[in-house]
Amino acid sequence: MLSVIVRSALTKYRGSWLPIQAAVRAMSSSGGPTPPYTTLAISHPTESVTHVELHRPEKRNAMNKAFWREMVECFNEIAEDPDCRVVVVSGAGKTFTAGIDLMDMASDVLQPQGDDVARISWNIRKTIARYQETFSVIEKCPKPVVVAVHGACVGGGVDLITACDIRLCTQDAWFQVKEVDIGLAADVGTLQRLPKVIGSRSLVNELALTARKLYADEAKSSGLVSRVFADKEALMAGALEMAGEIAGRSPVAVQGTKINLIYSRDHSVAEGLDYMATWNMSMLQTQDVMKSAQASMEKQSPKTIAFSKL
Ligand SMILES: CC/C=C\C=C\CC(=O)SCCNC(=O)CCNC(=O)[C@H](O)C(C)(C)COP(=O)(O)OP(=O)(O)OC[C@H]1O[C@@H](n2cnc3c(N)ncnc32)[C@H](O)[C@@H]1OP(=O)(O)O
Repeated sequence: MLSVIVRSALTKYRGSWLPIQAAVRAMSSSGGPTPPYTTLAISHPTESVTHVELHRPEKRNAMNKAFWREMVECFNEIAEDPDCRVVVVSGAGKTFTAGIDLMDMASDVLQPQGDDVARISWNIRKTIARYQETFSVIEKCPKPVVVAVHGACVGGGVDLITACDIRLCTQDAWFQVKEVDIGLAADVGTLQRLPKVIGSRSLVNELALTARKLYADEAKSSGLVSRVFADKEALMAGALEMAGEIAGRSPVAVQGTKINLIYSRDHSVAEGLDYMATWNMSMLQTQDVMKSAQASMEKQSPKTIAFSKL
């Protein structure tokens, strides 16, 4: 099975395998986190693609307080960056992420400040809302986000990936909605987004209520991920190839597609259609439509078109 996956990845990418390999090497963050970040390494492996790597490998990319803050800063910056059209998120080291940093969460979540129950509760609520924003920024970012998971993706990791637009993983990946095991109901996105990602409500309930591990093959068959790769190198090459496909298309079309897909997920068909009509009454006026249609008539890839920055 593995060799089939590797062969198909190599066959598919044969034309561009060498440049992609070089770009994958460029994605590796041997230099550590990128200042001012202390938990994230940011790179630009190919044109218009931003790579965000969770970078605390010695702690299995456990999400400490700095991480919860830095993701918001990072994605707010990416949202405004006209040179970025698509984002790839991955994890450094042995595994994608071990979820919340259990050593670091105590002060924020378990020892809340406040003079009485009302004030303590008020502060806890604010903290939870702040943590939720760490992954909601991914969804609010108009640039599509491809997440590449290898090894463990635990607790907060599932919250993170369900806010991404495309999920890919390695054959050795596993996913765990771990929160009930540590005595809490997941509160930063999994319970809200996972049911919209996986078709089976029963499977969602099972995973969230039992904290059992979901391995790559079942992640694929259930729809949590759309592709499984043999190993991390093939995964990163696949993620980069996909990011390149997206980045090569009109940013007006791509970002409008992301925003409308998310809007439609959360609204009725009638509301979604209405929003779409309002959206495209201005966006259809872009020069990108004419340029893309012309390239299509000439049997040219949209990747040959120089689109204006957005
Ligand atoms: C408001 C609330 C918001 C969010 C809430 C989110 C909830 C969650 O995320 S629940 C999930 C919590 N996470 C876990 O329970 C996972 C714990 N870790 C593991 O199970 C394993 O580490 C592993 C991920 C399966 C990886 O195993 P392995 O490769 O064997 O590494 P280890 O030797 O276990 O760990 C290496 C190193 O990392 C430290 N570490 C691992 N996980 C965490 C963590 N979650 N928090 C803090 N530190 C972690 C571990 O202690 C080791 O450190 P050393 O200094 O080397 O001892």
